[in-house]
Amino acid sequence: MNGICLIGYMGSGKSTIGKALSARLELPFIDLDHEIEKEENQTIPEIFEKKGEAYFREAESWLLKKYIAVPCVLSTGGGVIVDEHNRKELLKHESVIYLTADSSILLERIQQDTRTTRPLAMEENIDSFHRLFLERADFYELSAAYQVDVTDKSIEEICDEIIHKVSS
Ligand SMILES: Nc1ncnc2c1ncn2[C@@H]1O[C@H](COP(=O)(O)OP(=O)(O)O)[C@@H](O)[C@H]1O
Ligand SMILES: O=C(O)C1=C[C@@H](OP(=O)(O)O)[C@@H](O)[C@H](O)C1
Ligand SMILES: [Mg+2]
Repeated sequence: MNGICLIGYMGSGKSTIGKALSARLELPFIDLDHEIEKEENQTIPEIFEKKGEAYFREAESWLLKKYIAVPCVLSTGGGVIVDEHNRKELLKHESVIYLTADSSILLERIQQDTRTTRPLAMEENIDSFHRLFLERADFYELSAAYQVDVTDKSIEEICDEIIHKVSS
């Protein structure tokens, strides 16, 4: 197994499922957002605020290149597919999984998630949250080998489905 890379919109469960999947598959778990926070010694909202989104995107691209070929479960941030070079990197990977759900469901999950603050999903950005979802949808599809709908499924069920897809 060369590893699995998870992509999808904010709230689709990339970080949660990535962690569970890594335990199931006995592969290291790497969450790109956490790697950026460690590199910068700042949280993502702090990086957005102090250095700007463009700086965050550069760090994200650099770390994607670093980890894409590592045998691990790699959870990306929702915006990784916006950059064309990043999409090319993702296409080199044989097991990129796109976690899908309607943006209204994802918004609900994010609003209940007290652990992570997402600068692009703050109360004042709700309209752009749905617009961004539509803008990005094709890029997720184009970048992934498989899609898994995460609506009304437990983490275990989603892990089962991913493992089944990449093994068959
Ligand atoms: N299948 C699921 N069903 C219900 N809640 C979920 C599911 N997957 C993730 N969540 C919850 O949704 C929120 C966002 O999950 P997270 O893994 O941080 O998503 P992402 O990394 O894609 O932004 C968290 O509070 C998490 O517990
Ligand atoms: O979609 C995006 O542009 C972002 C998604 C976030 O990750 P999650 O998708 O894990 O929430 C994080 O990388 C940052 O807040 C930007
Ligand atoms: Mg995440």
